[in-house]
Amino acid sequence: MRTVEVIVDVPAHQTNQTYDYLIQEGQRVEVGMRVHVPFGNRNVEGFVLGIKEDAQEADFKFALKPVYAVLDEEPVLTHELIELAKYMCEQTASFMINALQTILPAALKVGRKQAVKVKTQEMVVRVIDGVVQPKAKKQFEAVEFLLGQRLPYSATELRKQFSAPIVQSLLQKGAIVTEEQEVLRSVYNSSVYEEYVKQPLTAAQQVAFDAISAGRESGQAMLLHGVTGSGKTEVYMQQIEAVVASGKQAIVLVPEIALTPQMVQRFVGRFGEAVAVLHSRLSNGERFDQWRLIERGEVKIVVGTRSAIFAPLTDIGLIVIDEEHDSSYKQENMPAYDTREMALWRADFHHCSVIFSSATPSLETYARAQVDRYLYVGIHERIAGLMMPEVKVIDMREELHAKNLSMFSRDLLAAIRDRLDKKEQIILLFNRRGYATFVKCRECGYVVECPNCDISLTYHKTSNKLHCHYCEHQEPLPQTCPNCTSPYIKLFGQGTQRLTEALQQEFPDARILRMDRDTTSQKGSHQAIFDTFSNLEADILVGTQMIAKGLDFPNVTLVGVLAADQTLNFPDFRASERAFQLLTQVSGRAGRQRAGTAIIQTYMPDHYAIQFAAKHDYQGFYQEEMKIRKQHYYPPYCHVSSLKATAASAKEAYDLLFAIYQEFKDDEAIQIYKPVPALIARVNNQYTYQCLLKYKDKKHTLARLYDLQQKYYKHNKVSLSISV
Ligand SMILES: Nc1ncnc2c1ncn2[C@@H]1O[C@H](COP(=O)(O)OP(=O)(O)OP(=O)(O)O)[C@@H](O)[C@H]1O
Ligand SMILES: [Zn+2]
Ligand SMILES: [Zn+2]
Repeated sequence: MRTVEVIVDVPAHQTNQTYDYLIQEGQRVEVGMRVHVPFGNRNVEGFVLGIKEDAQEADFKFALKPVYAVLDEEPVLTHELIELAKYMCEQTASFMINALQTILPAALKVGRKQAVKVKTQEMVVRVIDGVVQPKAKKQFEAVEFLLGQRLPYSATELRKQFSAPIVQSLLQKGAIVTEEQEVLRSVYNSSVYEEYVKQPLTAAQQVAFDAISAGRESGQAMLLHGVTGSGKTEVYMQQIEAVVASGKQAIVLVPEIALTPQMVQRFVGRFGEAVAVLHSRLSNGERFDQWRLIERGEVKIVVGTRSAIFAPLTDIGLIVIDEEHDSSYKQENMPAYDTREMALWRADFHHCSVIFSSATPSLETYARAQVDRYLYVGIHERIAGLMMPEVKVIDMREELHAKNLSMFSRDLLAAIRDRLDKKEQIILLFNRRGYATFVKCRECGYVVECPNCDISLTYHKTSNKLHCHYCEHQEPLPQTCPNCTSPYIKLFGQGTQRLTEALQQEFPDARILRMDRDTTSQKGSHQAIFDTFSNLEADILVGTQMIAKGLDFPNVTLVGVLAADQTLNFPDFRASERAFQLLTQVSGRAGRQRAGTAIIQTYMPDHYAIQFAAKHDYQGFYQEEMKIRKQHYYPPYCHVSSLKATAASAKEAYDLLFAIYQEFKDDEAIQIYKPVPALIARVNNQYTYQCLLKYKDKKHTLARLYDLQQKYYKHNKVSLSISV
């Protein structure tokens, strides 16, 4: 008899154990397909992870139940991706079913009934010559035309060209035959992209290119560390060209949806239709079709954000992770996987290389390159002999002394004016969206907070309302203080929206664009903003960190950072590293084709992260930061994980974590800290406590975390989440 091993999707029964079921007569089942099986007294969905061809009844303790139904005609996951799911479970202390669901694209996950439909289109598949006589002039012309086309030809197109009645006559006479054929929704129109011409490499690029070629021979993982504007993209694009020429495929990951328009332009502009694009803004239908294009082997290169690492390619020759240091590569929720680890695993499976590319590599990656775990490939100069941008650090305390109370320092204003006069472009970074950060009463100090979260509300001018950035809550702006009824209730602090307005007041004729979460909530809005700025239809681009990295606008000669300290003041051991990366990256947007300047406004001008960023000194920063990490025992000197407990009552969340703390505190291999409230202790009326774990022995700790997960996932009041 034939049996299958199934991982069942039962929330209250999360184990990594598979269950055996009997395959019935006539059922076609393969590993990687989904099935319906009986579980308890219910019918549940599950994944087939194994098949036993000639199992014996005696092998099983109980009589096996049958597979009710097979849900897929083809496997939705390859063997490789199933193995990857197992690895993901180990790395994140999570459950197999969650890992499988993470890897499977959302489009395939939706239930049977609303499953994404295959899109079809009426196509002319045959043309029969001689049926139509020349005297039926129009019809004859249509047939002549079709005889000169490659079939199948779109019937809709034909109707547009020759009118619907003509096509109808042709069909009635039997001069043409049409058929409904499947079409794949495309996510870009390759004909609108100009060719992205291959550039002869500069000497420095060539050295890097050759080093990478050698590294690829032995399937090594590499760090491509090149200063901003050094042309890293060209180097790895030419590597990909070689990979594709050898018949293999490549994955290129970008950190932000904001960067996909530029990447798609470059890749489609060079490789045309061989490129698939996967990111979070695709519709289910689009994602479904991209996934199937890849599965059918019609795609050579997949470009996308984080989850594109799970693209079902079968013969990968290279994986590139661009802006390797970006925090978006780490998934926040469980399974809290690290895309870089997933990439290394897949590369290992395919015996190919991963290239981690960045101007500001994460400390972990750089440290690995230092001890030769990754091959180090450096490019230390910009394209075309351009200088790195000059960076000026402005001490905002001095502006205050000089009675300048505006958001802009005098130097920045002068520089903006100068660039506007010269018709050069400007990028301004302000890492906070909205209009005003909070509303406060001048008399009693009351700050308007979200009723559901422990966070102040942000005023948005477009809606003229206060918004919570953590839940959906909105409320009107109060006219008097809700606490003391004083009318002196005022907006304080600033965001991108307020900044844009102040800027417009200073420079009434400037064309200003804003890119942040509020202006990019619609599909295609990134592309629209990107195109407008690229086509020189705007002078100033204002935005949050989403504009800080990777973008390549040749006409930008000035970058301003309005509040450099925001990142630095964040209570996280990576705060300095993040600030250094952000400042280096955003400064790097300036002067990519001609000399440029960056102006950084700060209240902490002497902070080492700011100083090293101003000098473009990665090495210097690395050494300083490593000293501090060593002193305080932080990564890369150890691993850290965090445990979060969330519940409707603060006490319950705390009690659970405290119990765990008690369990762990005697483990000599793990250093655990007492539970503390999360940075924002209450979101949507749910309280979160967290505790930090530090350890060297990853295997041991992961095993213990996995046990924790097994023990507490059924807890009906507190949800526990583990981030490794
Ligand atoms: N060999 C070359 N000759 C001429 N121009 C080049 C060459 N290589 C790259 N460029 C151009 O140089 C510019 C910068 O390249 P690119 O955007 O790849 O930089 P990068 O190293 O990725 O920088 P960042 O880390 O800031 O994103 C681009 O406009 C690119 O087209
Ligand atoms: Zn008040
Ligand atoms: Zn809220």
